[in-house]
Amino acid sequence: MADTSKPATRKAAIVGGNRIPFARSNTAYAQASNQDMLTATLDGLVARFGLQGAQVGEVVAGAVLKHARDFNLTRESVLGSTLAATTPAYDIQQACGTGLEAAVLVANKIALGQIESGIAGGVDTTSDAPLAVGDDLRRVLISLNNAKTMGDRLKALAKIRPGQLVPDMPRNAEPRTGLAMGDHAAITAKEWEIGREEQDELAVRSHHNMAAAYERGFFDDLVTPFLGLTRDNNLRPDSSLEKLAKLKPVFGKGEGATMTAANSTPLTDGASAVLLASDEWAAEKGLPVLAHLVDAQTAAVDYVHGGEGLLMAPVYAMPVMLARNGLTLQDFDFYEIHEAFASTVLSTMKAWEDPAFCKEKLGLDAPLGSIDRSKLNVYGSSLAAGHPFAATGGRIVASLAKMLHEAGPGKRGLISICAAGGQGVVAILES
Ligand SMILES: CC(=O)CC(=O)SCCNC(=O)CCNC(=O)[C@H](O)C(C)(C)COP(=O)(O)OP(=O)(O)OC[C@H]1O[C@@H](n2cnc3c(N)ncnc32)[C@H](O)[C@@H]1OP(=O)(O)O
Repeated sequence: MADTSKPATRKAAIVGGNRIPFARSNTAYAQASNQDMLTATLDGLVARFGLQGAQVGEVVAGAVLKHARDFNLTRESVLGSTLAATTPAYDIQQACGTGLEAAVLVANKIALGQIESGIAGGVDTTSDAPLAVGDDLRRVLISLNNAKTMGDRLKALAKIRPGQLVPDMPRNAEPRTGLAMGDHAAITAKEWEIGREEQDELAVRSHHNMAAAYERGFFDDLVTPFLGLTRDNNLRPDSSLEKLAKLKPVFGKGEGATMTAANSTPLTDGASAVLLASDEWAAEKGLPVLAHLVDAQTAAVDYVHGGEGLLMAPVYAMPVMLARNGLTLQDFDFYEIHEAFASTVLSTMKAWEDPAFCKEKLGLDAPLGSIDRSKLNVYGSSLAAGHPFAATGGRIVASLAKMLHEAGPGKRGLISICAAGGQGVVAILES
């Protein structure tokens, strides 16, 4: 039998995190760019840990929606920040998995001894979304730019047709199916018979949990005010089942549609960053170690031909990671399952509980089983905070690391993040 156990390496420490409050699209950050938000977030992190002018091993971050001018958004943000200009930095992109995948990449480099410290992050804006022109107009504009004579320029200009002037707006949809993420999630919700009320309950709990965490000051050293916001402006402490029940479905329309604006994440602007390091580096600098990033796993599903739900890849990643670490799904003190949609969290958990699915699709003799719901998203998640795609992973890693630290040594937390393109990332943190 193949040895699936994990080879021993040092574990990367999570020193702490920072994010700006998240803002619903076209509100507080309507005039801010990805670079503005990521730079401010890095500066907040640098200030929190006294790293002004310092160089960390690497900064790895990304955005799902990016202007062409931001070809290395992370490096530009570092150059605009108070970090040393000699700090290497680069972009990665794995849709909503970006922030967590960036943390895994930095942690792995620390584990291998290639760097001693690093920052992982993510940022996104749908307010300042990159608009593109269509293929025909773009080719005309390129030939116009290359034209050497007035005659060539006029010839190029004559090729422009009024219909070509309509911009290509980025769509929150899968290119291979044309369906919105929400419509994909609605298909999965129907398949797993996820009801409206359980989705609304999960959404209300997310708002209440996050509001309570803000009240007790949990986010005081995780969130830095930005452009007049001190808290995520999607957060509605007054959310109730009665109010949510009144909302009309927005995805998977028609009879039996259950997904609304409240049990789906809103389009959101924001950024997050996490400082990781070797234990030695943290000790040398007198910095805390909140938790360690122990392991992670990425999976992909064939949602195009394979009949699996677009956002179900974490379901597949989980047993691989658990087996490698000799753990069961029940061996955790906290669970952070990204609330892209309430129905996605519920479908994910239902799949892990289902004996037939776990046998046929995951090849397991027994189902992974249930999660203790009182340990799930205990300080709220994306339905309350909002979901600036690439920034969500950093929000979760930093919050979970702090939760584990507060709970004391020897505690374990599990992260599960679904991503567009049929992918998903899961990770284990330990205090
Ligand atoms: C990307 C990846 O890789 C993986 C993933 O994470 S997939 C997830 C990606 N994200 C998405 O797909 C975003 C999906 N969200 C959207 O497209 C839009 O937010 C949406 C279509 C769901 C809603 O858009 P909208 O209609 O403009 O929402 P909005 O106007 O704010 O809200 C509608 C109503 O619900 C109400 N509402 C929302 N939340 C509420 C709450 N908690 N309590 C009470 N009312 C609430 C609003 O007040 C509003 O009421 P009125 O019409 O009376 O003003």
